[in-house]
Amino acid sequence: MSFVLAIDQGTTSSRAMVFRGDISIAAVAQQEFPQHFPASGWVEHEPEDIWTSTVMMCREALEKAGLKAKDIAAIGITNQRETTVVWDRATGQAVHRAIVWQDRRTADICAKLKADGHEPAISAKTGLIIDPYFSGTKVAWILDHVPGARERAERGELLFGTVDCYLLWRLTGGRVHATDATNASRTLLFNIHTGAWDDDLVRLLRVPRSMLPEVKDSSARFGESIADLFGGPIAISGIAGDQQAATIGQACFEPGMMKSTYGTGCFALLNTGTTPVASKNKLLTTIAYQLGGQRTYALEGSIFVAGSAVQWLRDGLGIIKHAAETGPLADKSDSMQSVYLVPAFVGMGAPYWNPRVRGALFGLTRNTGPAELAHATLESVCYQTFDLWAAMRTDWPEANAANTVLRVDGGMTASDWTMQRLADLLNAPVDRPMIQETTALGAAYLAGLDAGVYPEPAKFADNWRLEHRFRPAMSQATRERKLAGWACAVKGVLASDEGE
Ligand SMILES: Nc1ncnc2c1ncn2[C@@H]1O[C@H](COP(=O)(O)OP(=O)(O)O)[C@@H](O)[C@H]1O
Ligand SMILES: O=P(O)(O)OC[C@H](O)CO
Repeated sequence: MSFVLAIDQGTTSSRAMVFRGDISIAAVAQQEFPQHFPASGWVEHEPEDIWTSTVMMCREALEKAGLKAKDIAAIGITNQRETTVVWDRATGQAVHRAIVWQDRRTADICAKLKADGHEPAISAKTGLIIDPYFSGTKVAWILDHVPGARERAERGELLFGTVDCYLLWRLTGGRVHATDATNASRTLLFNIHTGAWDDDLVRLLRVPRSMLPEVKDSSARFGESIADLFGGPIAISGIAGDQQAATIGQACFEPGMMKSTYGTGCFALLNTGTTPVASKNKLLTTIAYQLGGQRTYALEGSIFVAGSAVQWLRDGLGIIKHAAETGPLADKSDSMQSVYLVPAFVGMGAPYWNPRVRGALFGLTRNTGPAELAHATLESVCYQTFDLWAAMRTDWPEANAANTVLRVDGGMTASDWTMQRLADLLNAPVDRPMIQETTALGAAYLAGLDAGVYPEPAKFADNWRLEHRFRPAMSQATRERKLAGWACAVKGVLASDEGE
């Protein structure tokens, strides 16, 4: 019984991983599922696809590991955050496709809430800004656009959940409607200071209270999977949003510890301890995890384009065939050129939060070619991280004293070139761990902690192993010159919005 099954339900794929008692990996299974783009700026998932791909991957992972349900001590769930599902309590049928975190359809609702002056109060309670990114306005949209949904919700017939909550409902055969504090903290409906749904926000966003799940610790006994799914019941004892799970998997348990995950986008979280820190730089204040009823908070910066800029080089421009070619190509770039890419393909995230601007290249010459573009693309990810890093340091000066090291994970950290440049521009060490599967590991840890397979956080943290430390090696003058060039490029992009 010393195995733990982690479910990592992401934006583009569902994964299941089996971890052993010594946190080594016994099996991995992964399946992509369809994305739906019914209108410009809309992104949807079929809840049934989320469910079936998840269950199939769990079964495949168990089979690959040669294990049965009775061998698994617990299941941990981690998930794409904010994505919103509304379903019928009696039948389990979703009333609409899931509205994905990237979906911008509620921009008008958000603009109205801002114009009516609600942002300061909402931010004070939720730690978030008003943006279509978060779940609250997505729920309201479904209730207002699916015929009869609002009346049914008011009669208590419909339930809301983020993806963890929806999976928990299905795994338990419709017996448990619950989520954890990290997922609740991304809804715009949850008061991160009291740890409860907020009646004023629930009224303001017109979401019936009866739709909302119970909110529990991230490591807790949520329920049991029904026996016929995996050949026997399995306890479900851990839940966290994927970026929070990566923070746990990276063992960032101490205030001042920070992780950054580089996948399609990039999400950086800085542990600020048990007191929430309000940002003056449009970073989010979020719950990093809740253990034993105690909430630990983080400052979060979200960048929408990181690895997807590398995909643009490959699929859009066709100047590389594989992502891994970018580093060697960047190495060959002309050192006399200063080319900047601001990859605002879908607007800019933290700390700018401008959904209207679009990307730009600066500093092109007749000699600019694929090498310079690869260089500028990889560097853009580092500059964007620098902006978050700098914002975090002004929001929470203790971060300076903590001598923060950045722990990194995600597909793009395979690029040594990028990680070295990141260390150079941050002027701080960048640590890449041995276990790159930090998100799934975080979910497994939460479940295994409750089930008694894994030790308390401090002991778990001792198991974190460094694969490589990238040390800053750039001169201060060069760093300052490059950062000033980036600041000008960002200013140019933001000015394009003012000019319209
Ligand atoms: N060696 C590399 N150099 C640069 N980028 C890379 C490299 N390997 C992978 N990537 C980028 O990392 C991203 C994949 O990371 P992953 O963590 O799997 O993302 P996600 O979970 O968001 O799908 C892709 O966008 C890819 O372009
Ligand atoms: O599924 P990912 O890895 O793209 O993560 C999505 C984030 O949780 C969105 O906030």
